[in-house]
Amino acid sequence: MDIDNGSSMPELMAMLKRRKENLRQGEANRGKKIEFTAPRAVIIAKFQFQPYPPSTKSLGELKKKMIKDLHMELHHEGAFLVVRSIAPPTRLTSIMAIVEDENQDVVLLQLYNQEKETEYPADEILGDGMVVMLKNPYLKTTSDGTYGLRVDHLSDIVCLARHDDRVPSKWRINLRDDTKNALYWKNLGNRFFGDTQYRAAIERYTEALKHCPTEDEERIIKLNRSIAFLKTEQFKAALSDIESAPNGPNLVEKALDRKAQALYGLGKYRECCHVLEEMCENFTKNASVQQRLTHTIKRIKEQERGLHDFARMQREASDKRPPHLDFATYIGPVALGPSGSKGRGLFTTKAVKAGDLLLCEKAFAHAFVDTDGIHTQDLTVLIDAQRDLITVGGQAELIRLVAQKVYQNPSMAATVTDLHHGSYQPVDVSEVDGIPIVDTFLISRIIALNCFGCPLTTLDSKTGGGSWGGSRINERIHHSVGLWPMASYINHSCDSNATRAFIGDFMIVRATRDLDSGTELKWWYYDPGQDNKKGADNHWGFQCDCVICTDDQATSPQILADRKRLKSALKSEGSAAKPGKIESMLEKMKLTYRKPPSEVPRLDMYNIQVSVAIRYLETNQPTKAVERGLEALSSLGFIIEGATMPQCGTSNGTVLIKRWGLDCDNFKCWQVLSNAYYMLGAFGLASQAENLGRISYKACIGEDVSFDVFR
Ligand SMILES: C[S@@+](CC[C@H](N)C(=O)[O-])C[C@H]1O[C@@H](n2cnc3c(N)ncnc32)[C@H](O)[C@@H]1O
Repeated sequence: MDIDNGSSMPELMAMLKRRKENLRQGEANRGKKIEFTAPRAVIIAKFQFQPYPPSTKSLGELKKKMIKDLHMELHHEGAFLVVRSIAPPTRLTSIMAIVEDENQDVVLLQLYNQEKETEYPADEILGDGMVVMLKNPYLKTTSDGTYGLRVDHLSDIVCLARHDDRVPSKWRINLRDDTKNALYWKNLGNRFFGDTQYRAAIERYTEALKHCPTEDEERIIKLNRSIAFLKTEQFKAALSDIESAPNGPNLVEKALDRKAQALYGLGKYRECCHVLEEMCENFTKNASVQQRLTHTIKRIKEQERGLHDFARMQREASDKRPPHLDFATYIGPVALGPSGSKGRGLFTTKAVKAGDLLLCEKAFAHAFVDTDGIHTQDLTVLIDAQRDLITVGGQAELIRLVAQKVYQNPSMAATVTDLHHGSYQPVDVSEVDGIPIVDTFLISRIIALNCFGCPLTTLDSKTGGGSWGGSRINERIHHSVGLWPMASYINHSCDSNATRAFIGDFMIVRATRDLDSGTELKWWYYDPGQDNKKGADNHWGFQCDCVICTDDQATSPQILADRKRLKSALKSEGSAAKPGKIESMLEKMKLTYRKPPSEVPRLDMYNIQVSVAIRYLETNQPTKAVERGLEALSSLGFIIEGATMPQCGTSNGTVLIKRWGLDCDNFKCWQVLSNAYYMLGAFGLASQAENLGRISYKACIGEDVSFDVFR
């Protein structure tokens, strides 16, 4: 939703075409035996490939193969390879190294979706001399006519310590006697930890635990490993180490401290508070604990009551890069439920008012692309030749982030894998040999169907330049992307009743109408004005059946074409056109609708009517500005009473919204109305219009603390 699909760049469309052709050619190689013509040198390769499932078999069930046994373009299911890296690895979009098997046959190996160099250096994963086992090895033709091994699924590669029994004897090193103890490995782990190589440290601590530590050693190793887990955000693993470490009086405070950190990371703020309180009671010297307690109590208020300090969130999002914020997720009065042919949907669990907060959700993963100062051609392009899809921006990075998070935190896997994945058939095994199975292609499909493009903040994207008129280039297309699992259960309808806004990696969902309990939430996946998205061939494969789309279908193509023609004529008239001319064109456009806007909203008319209202306001014609402003809102389906100006005198009655209409940044229209009423001396109406504008602003921007600044 709201991602850049590259359709405005002809060079990307041409690239998609070329990729599809390459894919077809690659298929022609399927099953061919390879000829060993490749040199023992680094081969930089580009690949085309089809999705394939991860291995779900235990290593014990797999049969060993050698490189020469492999066939091109086949996934050798039920087989494994053991290879050794024979040159320093290189990192581009994948980690690449030249590997050999025991026959000294040599091939390029590419590992995708691995951690970033800063998190886990390529040298620690596939450094010269390191040995790895590849499950279901896959030999792929490359675009330069050579071949290479490719691993997409994190669970299809097993890195072996050099002394591991599974390493072929000719490569295996025997441990020296002085390295066969827990202390040696613990110290090695500490060294890596000191160098901020946390993953490498975790592996050494894990090795230490295999070397029969004493109870004291075990406690220290587990507590050390728990901090490394905290650093790599594996909070569940950290908690498990702390809770399973043998008790020891000297380490109680440290253990409690780490336990509190792990619980905080897991979002278990109440439990975290209890631990911090225990620390306050027993270790009063620790001054920072009281501060942490205050901090955690704020999280509880956010998590349980949605009481976020939005001003602070806005400040932090504008200062922090990436804008990943430390606030709690609030799941408001909503619950998952069945939504007929649409699958599952999200429903209100109590009556809510327009503007009410429904969700304030932190992204499961968020790939931030700082577009300030970069050109579109510098952005990552993800091409899916299988499904004719191009995306520009952070989607490739998001796949890597989600795959890594799920791999390192298996307890979180279901949050992602339960999301809608269309017709993709995932494997039904979640773990083998104690290792979580991570299907990268399932994740990629889930992301394609559920991710959201997002601005740094909606405030910035809609009010960029400091005024409401100053929207950025295209405020619905974004290069940063994220996965917000709860929000992604909301289905599409052009006749929406909820809206999303962003502050950093938080999505804020609010009602845009008064809703009864049990109402299904609906919002826009795409701008209903985009004709190319409306049919069943949109990216999600559904045809919207809302009142607007149903009415369009029942309207003759000739009338729809007239409406479209008038719309583009009005657009090309621009802001300099005389309001009278615009008004008469709008009158003609009205005739293209069969039903009143209260039944079928007229999205195509709204923006033009607002701009006419603005023109009247700017030319000191407030009465006309009120008329056009109210007409604009009525085009969105609003039914409003008490807002029209009487023929003479002023009105200060009560404005009653009998029915809320669609949300289209309506706060701009309410602002025009408020100013116009003010000019007419209808101060009561002016202040009511301003209050209604505040509600609309809150729904649109996510908060109203910034309302007074931009008003
Ligand atoms: C992001 S998911 C929404 C949650 C999904 N309904 C589920 O069951 O998990 C998007 C998918 O929901 C379904 N969907 C959403 N809006 C729809 C609509 N208006 N009509 C039909 N299907 C819809 C489509 O299958 C779409 O690919």
